[in-house]
Amino acid sequence: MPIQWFPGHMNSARRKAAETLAAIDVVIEVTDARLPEASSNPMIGELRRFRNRPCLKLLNKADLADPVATQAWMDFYNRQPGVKAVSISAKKPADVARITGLCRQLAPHRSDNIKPLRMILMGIPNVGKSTLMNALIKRKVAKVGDEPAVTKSQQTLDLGPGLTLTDTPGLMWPKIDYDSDGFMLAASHAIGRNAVIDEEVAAFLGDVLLERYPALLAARYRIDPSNFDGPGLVEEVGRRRGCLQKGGGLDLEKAAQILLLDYRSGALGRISLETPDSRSQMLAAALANGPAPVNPDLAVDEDEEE
Ligand SMILES: Nc1nc2c(ncn2[C@@H]2O[C@H](COP(=O)(O)OP(=O)(O)OP(=O)(O)O)[C@@H](O)[C@H]2O)c(=O)[nH]1
Repeated sequence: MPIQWFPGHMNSARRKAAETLAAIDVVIEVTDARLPEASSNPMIGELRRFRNRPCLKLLNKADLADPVATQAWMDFYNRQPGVKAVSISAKKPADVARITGLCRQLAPHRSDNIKPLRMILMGIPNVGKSTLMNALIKRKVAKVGDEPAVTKSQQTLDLGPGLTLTDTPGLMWPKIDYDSDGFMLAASHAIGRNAVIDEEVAAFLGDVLLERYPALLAARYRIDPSNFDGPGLVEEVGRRRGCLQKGGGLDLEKAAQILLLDYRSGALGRISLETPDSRSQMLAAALANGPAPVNPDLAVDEDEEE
């Protein structure tokens, strides 16, 4: 099932972001540490390279991610020119307190307190931008929610003498190139439930967990993971948790939601859905299979948006 996401406001957000970046010194890109590439909109990289702006790449929700994978991602990003990557939890004040200092290091010419340092916060929906924004300004200004695309409009705030921060709406790219990215985004809730089918997403998640984190599954559900594939795991979770329909059959939707919630909440443990190695293997396989077929029904007509 290819997962796609085409709300019109994403295209206007992209145009607005391109204009705004002309008057910005540092781009703060927020990603989800559990899936840093799948949750990184390539358009943000293109926009900031076009404007030649440095990037502080925040791997947020690090409290939920596998620390070994997170370290591998930071090593990967910190080799890229103009990028400084750090892992944070937007819910930890000590992590948030480092951010403006890191931005000052990335734009030393704006850090003399004469010209203000202008930062912009960008990222796809649900990665934690509002949580971070609230923590940075230490009072509640942005709505925080666990449904994607809660943030809808751009705002610029003073963070203190010589510091401004512009907040942008969640910027999702118009086409998700790889199915596995769509599944990872759905599993992590960057794509809302109305856009995806929980059972398929949970089966995908199940396959990843069986391959990389079988011990966590064994501990949580008291199962022998070697007996299952992804869909089989969803069924077993349903059996173990008593997910029954009225007629007595298994309620697979409920079972899928239990597995997804256990992953999203961290109840299963600290889990990363991709690593630099798994990403390069996925890209190599995709290249070997040729370009993904284009579905003309899903093309975005920029003139017809909104
Ligand atoms: N565990 C954990 N949860 C986080 C962290 N940061 C944010 N969250 C949660 O992630 C969910 C989404 O956070 P938001 O701050 O609303 O995300 P956003 O990027 O502003 O979302 P949009 O408004 O959709 O663009 C909320 O339930 C937050 O509480 C974090 O570092 N750790």
